Amino acid sequence: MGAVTATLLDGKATRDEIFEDLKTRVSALAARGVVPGLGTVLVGDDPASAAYVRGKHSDCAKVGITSIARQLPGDIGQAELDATIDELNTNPECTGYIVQLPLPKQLDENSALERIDPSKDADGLHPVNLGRLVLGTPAPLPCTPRGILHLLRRYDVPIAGANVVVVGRGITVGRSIGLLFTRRSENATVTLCHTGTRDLAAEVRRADIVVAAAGVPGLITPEMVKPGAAVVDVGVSRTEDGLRGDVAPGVDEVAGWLSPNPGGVGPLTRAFLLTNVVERAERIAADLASTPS
Ligand SMILES: Nc1nc2c(c(=O)[nH]1)N[C@@H](CN(C=O)c1ccc(C(=O)N[C@@H](CCC(=O)O)C(=O)O)cc1)CN2
Repeated sequence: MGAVTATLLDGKATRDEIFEDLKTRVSALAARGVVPGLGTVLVGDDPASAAYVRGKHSDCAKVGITSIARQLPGDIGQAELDATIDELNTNPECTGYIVQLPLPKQLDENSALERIDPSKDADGLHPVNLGRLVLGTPAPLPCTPRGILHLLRRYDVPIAGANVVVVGRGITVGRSIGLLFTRRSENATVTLCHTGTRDLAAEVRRADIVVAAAGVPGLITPEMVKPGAAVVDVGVSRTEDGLRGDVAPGVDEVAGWLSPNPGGVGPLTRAFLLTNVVERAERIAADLASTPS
């Protein structure tokens, strides 16, 4: 084994910094009579999804956000899911909410995401909000991409002018992160790779920043990484050996920075979910203050 060269990007420490800031902002909101509330819709009993949702509510308790949990059986039809979404759309205690993904196969994920009131879309995955991201107008940003950018900035990874290679075209990361990296404020150049990419190794090798979000254990090997590059491991798979990321062992001996998995981007996904909820509550408080009584 060679020596580790990479600086590890510590997602938990960075999350704790964000939580400290959120606690202060939630207290300031309370003084103005506004209490942020996060809703979650969990369908079925997938243990991983249930654990992620529990984690979101335990984060809420840490920063003073109200939790509104909706749990539905795994065999429901679209109409029952729609009814729960409609209820949260009109629930005044719910400032923002998410539908936990993936949904059971009989349900239409895109239709569920579209039904969410865009102003309550805490995941930033509603088509209106993704469209606003394309237009460059303010919108809640998707949580994992926002977390990745925050983590890279926090550790001074150069982004402007960087060649970024994203591996994976899923809705929560791959498809939206290019929109963030190519904003004028970031100015990176992005290549989005997927299962149809002809020579993945060649694409990854020329990247200054690699975002691995394919959900294929050990996909990114040390030989594929340019020495000194930043590698962000987002994908997660449950294997017989436990949780495995998309990045193979040994990459930390080639990379300049490594966001590990676990302990990298995951905690920030949760932190930016709460940030989106608090930001919505701050907009509500500002609207109340500017409305004549
Ligand atoms: N509606 C959504 N569904 C899903 C999202 C999402 O952002 N919105 N992302 C993932 C799951 N997810 C949040 O929902 C999530 C996954 C992982 C983590 C995390 O903190 N992981 C830890 C490790 C946890 C473990 O040991 O199991 C880490 O990386 O350190 C947070 C959130 C799919 N669905």
